[in-house]
Amino acid sequence: TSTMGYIWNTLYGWTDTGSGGLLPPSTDSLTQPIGHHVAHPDTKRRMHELISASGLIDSLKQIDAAPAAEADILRVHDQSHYDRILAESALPKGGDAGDGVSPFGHGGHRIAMLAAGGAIEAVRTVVEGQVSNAYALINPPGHHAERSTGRGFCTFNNGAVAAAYARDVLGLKRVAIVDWDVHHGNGAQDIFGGTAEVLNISVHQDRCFPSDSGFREERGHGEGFGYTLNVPLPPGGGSGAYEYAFDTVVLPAVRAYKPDLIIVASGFDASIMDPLARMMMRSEGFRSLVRKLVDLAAEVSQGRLVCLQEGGYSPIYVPFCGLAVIEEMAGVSTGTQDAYTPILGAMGGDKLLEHEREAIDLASVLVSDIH
Ligand SMILES: Cc1nn(C)c(C)c1/N=N/c1ccc(/C=C/C(=O)NO)cc1
Ligand SMILES: [Zn+2]
Repeated sequence: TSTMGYIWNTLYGWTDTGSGGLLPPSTDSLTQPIGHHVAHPDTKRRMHELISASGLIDSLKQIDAAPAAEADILRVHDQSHYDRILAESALPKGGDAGDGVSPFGHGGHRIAMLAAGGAIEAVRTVVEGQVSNAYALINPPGHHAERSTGRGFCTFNNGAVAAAYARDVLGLKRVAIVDWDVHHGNGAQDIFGGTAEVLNISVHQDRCFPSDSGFREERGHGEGFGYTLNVPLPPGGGSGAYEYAFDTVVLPAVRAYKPDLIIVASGFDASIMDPLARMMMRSEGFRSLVRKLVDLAAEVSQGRLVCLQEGGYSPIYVPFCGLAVIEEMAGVSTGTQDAYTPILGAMGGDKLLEHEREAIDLASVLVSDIH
């Protein structure tokens, strides 16, 4: 078995998220400026530092990200979206991804191209067999970015760019996107909703963000009907709910689809310490989810599994969630214990509750339309 690939670039830690906490500073609404925006890059830089300090990085094959080309972006985004990002990136104070609450600084276009390029590199090295699987710790994230606009801190849809590259350049026929970020993967749904060549599965806290999408009834359209699969979960779910959703919906759906590649939109904002959602996952819960996907990839996609970093806003806890996932993918144990487990484990979330089981059982019937 060959080595696992890992992508990080210093510039991923230099994104400029402005001086707001979530909303921009304003003396009208009295939203004070603050040092760290919820999406401040320090959270992901700290994850990289834990991968390094734990020694895990010595077991990984570091892959250099090259910036994506404009053509790579235009496979999934409109020219107008690309051109606007490029133009606003040249402004002294940068611009916004598209929803007015996703600021980026001067030169942000360059980092966003490097994030999309990192996703492409990870997919290319896995498909070419240079590495067994890969984790791309990229930033800014991508899974909320739609064909014609950025959203929710996402500029270009890194996962969609990588899936389209795998299909159009590497010649793969079927790509499955499994989005375990706590927020709805609306971007891939918007971009690939009309095709069966991408199976897009999102497990997320019901109506958290975007608050008006991610419902079970959203199933794709035309040839793509049935190949968008949404599993909204009630707030408060932990490993009990997530593992049941994976065992009874996600894994059967991917098994039925038999993809050539599995791409994971890997956000850690379902964690119990995250400020932007209300789920209760801990690092060992994420470890268990990726274990399931590593085993499933070995069964259906020749082991081809690529995780792309999405959300995750606890600078304290995201590093431990990321370490657990990458250890599990690499098949390496650094012996690093998640020091927060004793404290966080006492707060609950491990047991599947009846209302969670009911919500998930409503989604499992959707698998029958996947062939
Ligand atoms: C809309 C809107 N309107 N306003 C005023 C605000 C401040 C709005 N955005 N809130 C947000 C934006 C992004 C997220 C999560 C992103 C993520 O991690 N995805 O994976 C959550 C809430
Ligand atoms: Zn998220």
